[in-house]
Amino acid sequence: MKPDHHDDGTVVSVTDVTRTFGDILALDHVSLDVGPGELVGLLGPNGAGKSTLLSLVSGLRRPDTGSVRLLGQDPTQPAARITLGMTPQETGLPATLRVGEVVDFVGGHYPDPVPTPELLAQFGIEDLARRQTGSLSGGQKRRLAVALAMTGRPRVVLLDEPTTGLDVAGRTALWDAIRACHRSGVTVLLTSHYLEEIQALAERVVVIDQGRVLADDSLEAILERVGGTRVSYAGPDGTQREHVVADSDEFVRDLVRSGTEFKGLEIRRASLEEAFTQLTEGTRSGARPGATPGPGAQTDDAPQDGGHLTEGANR
Ligand SMILES: Nc1ncnc2c1ncn2[C@@H]1O[C@H](COP(=O)(O)OP(=O)(O)OP(=O)(O)O)[C@@H](O)[C@H]1O
Repeated sequence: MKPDHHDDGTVVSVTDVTRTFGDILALDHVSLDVGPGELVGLLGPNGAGKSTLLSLVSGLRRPDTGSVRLLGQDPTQPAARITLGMTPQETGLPATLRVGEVVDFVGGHYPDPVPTPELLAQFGIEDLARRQTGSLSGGQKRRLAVALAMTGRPRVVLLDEPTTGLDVAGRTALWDAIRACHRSGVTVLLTSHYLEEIQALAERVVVIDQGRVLADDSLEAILERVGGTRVSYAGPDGTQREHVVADSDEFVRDLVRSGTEFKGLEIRRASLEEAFTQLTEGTRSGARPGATPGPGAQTDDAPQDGGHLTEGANR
């Protein structure tokens, strides 16, 4: 499939959009342009405004102020929405219909749907074709829901937390399917609470918090904002030390020259979790961008958990 080329080449265009729900300001002057074939990850804590943004792009809701265009058109219009595939956070599947029947039914709404066996194979659920959707596991339902977004050969796909609830194998399989879709030229906008997912898939990361865009940049640039490389080792007394340094080569040379005993030297760059925490909470002590402490100095340990966003970590 060829990438889309519209008036100005923009596939999704959100300009100065504000959206409220009663007293809640869900989106606060948000602007975001997504070009053809981009894979953009929307990252933000619970209630940040990610789903609201996707609902505006998909034409399910309208902004209070500002404008939203999908391939140059009003997304509330059917002509624009035929180009779109979407997997919302929660999908209701008719429990008594078989998997194959649901795919056939959804495909029936599009002029050139992907043949059902082909689509199911793409998502590794071909064995489930004759199962009633009510009998599927949560992970199987999730895979089917994402597959359904691809039925109509969309040019733009919106995925709201596509792999939540999936086991590792299910998640990896879905990542492969999303990558394949992206390689074929489809523009993908996805939200996730899994930082590793954004880091694995997205080329561009948009960080949203409290309805505002805090950062919008390439994954590399976002990681560079945190700056520095993490060098860790066990010191002479066996305690683990971690340093955030601008130049790890120079740091290691100094460490060797200083005669300090060390074991298990590890060098790694900043993680997206560190970048995210810094963006949403401000610079933490011990994680100063570009800081170059000497080998004797010790900084705070970096977060060690699996990179899953929790509300507590960000608020
Ligand atoms: N239909 C609605 N009625 C009232 N408030 C809403 C509605 N939809 C969203 N909100 C509020 O708008 C804000 C943004 O919600 P949104 O669902 O867009 O966040 P999110 O970033 O997708 O969060 P999560 O990661 O938890 O899915 C929240 O404060 C939410 O409670």
